[in-house]
Amino acid sequence: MSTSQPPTFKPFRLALIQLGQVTSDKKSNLAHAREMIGKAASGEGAKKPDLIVLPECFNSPYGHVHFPVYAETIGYTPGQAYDVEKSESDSVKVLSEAAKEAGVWLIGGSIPERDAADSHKLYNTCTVYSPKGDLVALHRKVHLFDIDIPGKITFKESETLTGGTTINMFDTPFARIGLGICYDIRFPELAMTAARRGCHAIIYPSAFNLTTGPLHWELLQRARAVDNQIFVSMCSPARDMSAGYHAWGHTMVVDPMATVLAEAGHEEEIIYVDIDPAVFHSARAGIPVTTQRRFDVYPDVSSAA
Ligand SMILES: NC(=O)CCC(=O)C(=O)O
Repeated sequence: MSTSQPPTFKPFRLALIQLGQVTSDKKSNLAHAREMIGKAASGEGAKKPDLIVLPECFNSPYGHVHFPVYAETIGYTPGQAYDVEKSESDSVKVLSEAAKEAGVWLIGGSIPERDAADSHKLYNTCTVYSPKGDLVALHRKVHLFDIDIPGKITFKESETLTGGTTINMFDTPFARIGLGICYDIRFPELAMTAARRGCHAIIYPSAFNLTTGPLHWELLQRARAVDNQIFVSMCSPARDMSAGYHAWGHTMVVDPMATVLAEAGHEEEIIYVDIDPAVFHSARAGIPVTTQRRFDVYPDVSSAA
């Protein structure tokens, strides 16, 4: 499938909110997220960011039993205008207002979503807003987090969630940004396809845990970055040992040479990173794997982007 020409990649400033205080009270989760978006937008005394990111499942506790309780109907159809004021989703309204107030692009983490056409179907969904507050993109987690590591962690999103079926990205005046959610990063095909469709960066609202975080969090981001010669970032919630799920934290940004540009600890924190397109271009010029692929040798992989 071909896509339109991406925008020219220009320098931009990214702010990632490693959000804390995710409680059972959705209203207070939303209020806290909004307050932190305002704080991130101020640049905390430095340059204002262009794009702000929240973590996975920021308006609800993370766990399959919680998804049906917290799910909201969004009713977004790609390519069609969406009237935020008429939205049934409180979270969409709050995120839209926060993006508009702050005058920034906003990747609104993820929330449990109820399908507008089939109320039995729930998704783990990321929404994206322009600085005018328009809802411009939506990604439903494609690969559900179903794992079982005996004695360590068992988690089954598919108990209540359905996987998304599309690869999603959005254009800004400074870059084309691809979207994934957490476990999606384990699937190189999704990142590869997004990169081949012109994404300069892929951003994953995420929530790894204390078992897989130390093993694979950094490795996967560096792998996807170097495979595809793009910027990669995962934004985690802060760790809360009183919650049912213990998030790894360590919100991170990696450049196309697989260099870690920034990493948070595990407390609530905002990290800022200046994204430099020169690194993207020099990685691709110096090690031109993006133009050296041998689709004749691996015909199982389509040569079409
Ligand atoms: N929320 C998630 O998808 C967690 C993914 C995860 O921890 C992993 O190891 O993968």
